[in-house]
Amino acid sequence: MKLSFTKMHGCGNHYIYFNCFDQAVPDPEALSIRLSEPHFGIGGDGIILISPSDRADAQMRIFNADGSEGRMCGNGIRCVGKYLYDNGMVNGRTAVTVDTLSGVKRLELDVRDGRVQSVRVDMGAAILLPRDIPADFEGDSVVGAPLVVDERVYHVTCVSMGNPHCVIFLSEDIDSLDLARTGPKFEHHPLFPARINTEFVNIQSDGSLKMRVWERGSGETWACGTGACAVGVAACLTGRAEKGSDITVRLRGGDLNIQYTDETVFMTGAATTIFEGEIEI
Ligand SMILES: N[C@H](CCC[C@H](N)C(=O)O)C(=O)O
Repeated sequence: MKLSFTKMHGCGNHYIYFNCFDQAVPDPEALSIRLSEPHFGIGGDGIILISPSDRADAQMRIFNADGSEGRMCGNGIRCVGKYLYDNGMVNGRTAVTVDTLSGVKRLELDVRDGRVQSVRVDMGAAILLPRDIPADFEGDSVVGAPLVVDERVYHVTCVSMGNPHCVIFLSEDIDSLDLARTGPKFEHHPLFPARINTEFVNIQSDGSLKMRVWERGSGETWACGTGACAVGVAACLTGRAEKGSDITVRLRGGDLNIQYTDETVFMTGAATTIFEGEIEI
């Protein structure tokens, strides 16, 4: 069978998008493994299905490159908002809603000259209770807690944005880290029963937060939207940023703006269509 797809990215976090309003995608887990592979497939950090929803403009499901399903995707949801607008699926509205496994999210599309320039997403409240992350730590939150990986003590702050994150602030240059070695040891650490997305952060001299990420199910990606939210929240919780302020998170593929308030977390950033195509599966 032939499927049409759209390749899109948010800050270099690239996925293969399928419009399931007019086509059915069989076995998305296996398809994500096959198509994410760049040599024999299309290449990407996973696939994203855009389907009808009875409680939002569309439903988004995200599958990582290893076939596992994520419960939320910040870079992906911005691209879904852009896709819906560009394909006339929201009648030109710039306020749209997308249903996810972590609830319905509200998006504001910044449209100039008929093109979506950036998207602001209300990502919902940060989840800090360890059992809800999940992370097997004592207490009501995990802020600067010691965690031993490879006989080294890291101080971690854990946040869920619907999906689990472990944030680590380092003084050493994160560009020197061997993430291919260290990332999987965090991802599969026994204290994270659902695995974990891990963000390694340097505070820049201008106060921005430079990060690299090892994603659960996809390895190192060039950006992680939910991860950038978790980094902004962790920076506030550890006194490295001020709640309510505009926080710039600098990722390998671009910048995201994060605002952590008492009620919710806002994420603003670009969304880009790379190409469209068809594939025989
Ligand atoms: N790997 C993540 C899903 C993708 C999240 C990320 N790409 C984003 O932009 O938020 C997980 O399994 O929780």
